[in-house]
Amino acid sequence: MDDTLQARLGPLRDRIDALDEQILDLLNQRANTALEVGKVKQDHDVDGPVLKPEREAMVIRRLQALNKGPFTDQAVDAVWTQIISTCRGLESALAVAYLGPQGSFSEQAALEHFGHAVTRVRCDSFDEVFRAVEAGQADVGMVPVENSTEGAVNRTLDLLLNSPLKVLGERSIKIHHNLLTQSGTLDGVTRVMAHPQALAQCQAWLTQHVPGLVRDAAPSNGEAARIASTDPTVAAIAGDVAAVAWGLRPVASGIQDDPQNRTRFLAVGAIETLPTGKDKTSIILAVPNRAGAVYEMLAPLSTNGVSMTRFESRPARTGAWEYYFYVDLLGHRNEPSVARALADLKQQVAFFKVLGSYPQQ
Ligand SMILES: O=C(O)C(=O)C[C@]1(C(=O)O)C=C[C@@H](O)C=C1
Repeated sequence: MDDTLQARLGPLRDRIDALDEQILDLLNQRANTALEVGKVKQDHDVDGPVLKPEREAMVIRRLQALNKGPFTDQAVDAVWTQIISTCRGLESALAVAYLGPQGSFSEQAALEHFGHAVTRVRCDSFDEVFRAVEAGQADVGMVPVENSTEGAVNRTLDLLLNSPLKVLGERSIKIHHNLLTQSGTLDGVTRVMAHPQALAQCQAWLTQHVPGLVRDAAPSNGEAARIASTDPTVAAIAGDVAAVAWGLRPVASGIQDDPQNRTRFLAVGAIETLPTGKDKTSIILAVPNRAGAVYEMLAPLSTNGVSMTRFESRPARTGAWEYYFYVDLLGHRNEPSVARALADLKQQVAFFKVLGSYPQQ
């Protein structure tokens, strides 16, 4: 290295070393304080997991509002999610259930939302995720609920209908799919495997570029990647994390038909989340099958000035063209306007269920 370069870099690196020491000291002070919080909760017999989703969201939003940069707000979210995750983990380990082996998008969503200091409970199906949380084998579950290309994840909607669990958070992540094989080529490959949602999200690309490959459904993309890592006739569609996890090489990257492809995940658990000032409420409704019923059903929302961010229907399986409606509202169920709208809705619908109120991402 040339001398002037060294002369200029040396002091800057010394300053970074000194700042890192201060950050480390502060992080340990924060961790010790979180341990004290844990002790206070224990002394007062506060039951259930340490997780307080509303507090975590407010800690991060407050810092983003204070942030002057150049550290980005996205980086504040990522770094503090990890700091809080570590502090929470010192109080008590949070067990998170999700679909798929190592490297699935559900795992990525779970870790982006709850941080890495969690116990991972890997499940073979969405049903198993709900079962694990309902049975107390996991504190929370992370499940996909909608994709920007393919729409609703129907199995998740059906499970939400019948589960006693509450929605306690949301996380939307970018879904970038790769075509992966052991060799990074298609030599000897006859099949492409992925979760049906991923096959659907890439169908135009597959038809155009690899029409000769048989398309086979796998329980998850992570599982498809695992199979591809042992079977050279199989190509998997999966994300970057799965490629690294299973030692696969890309034949092609970014093969999703929509480059902006995103999936929204919901965190579920047996926890009621308190208001943060910027929340959503998810509900399920059903009305009798008659003209004007859906229109009337939604009237209490506009009357009470409550905005709807999502409206999804799902057949009620009665054979009579009846539907369940999955509606997301802005606001917490404890806020007066939302509480009034929910009370009015409840009066006039045939079925009413609040899935939960939770901090808006
Ligand atoms: O404030 C609390 O209740 C804590 O336990 C501390 C803390 C944090 O590290 O900030 C950790 C876990 C909770 O989910 C919320 C916040």
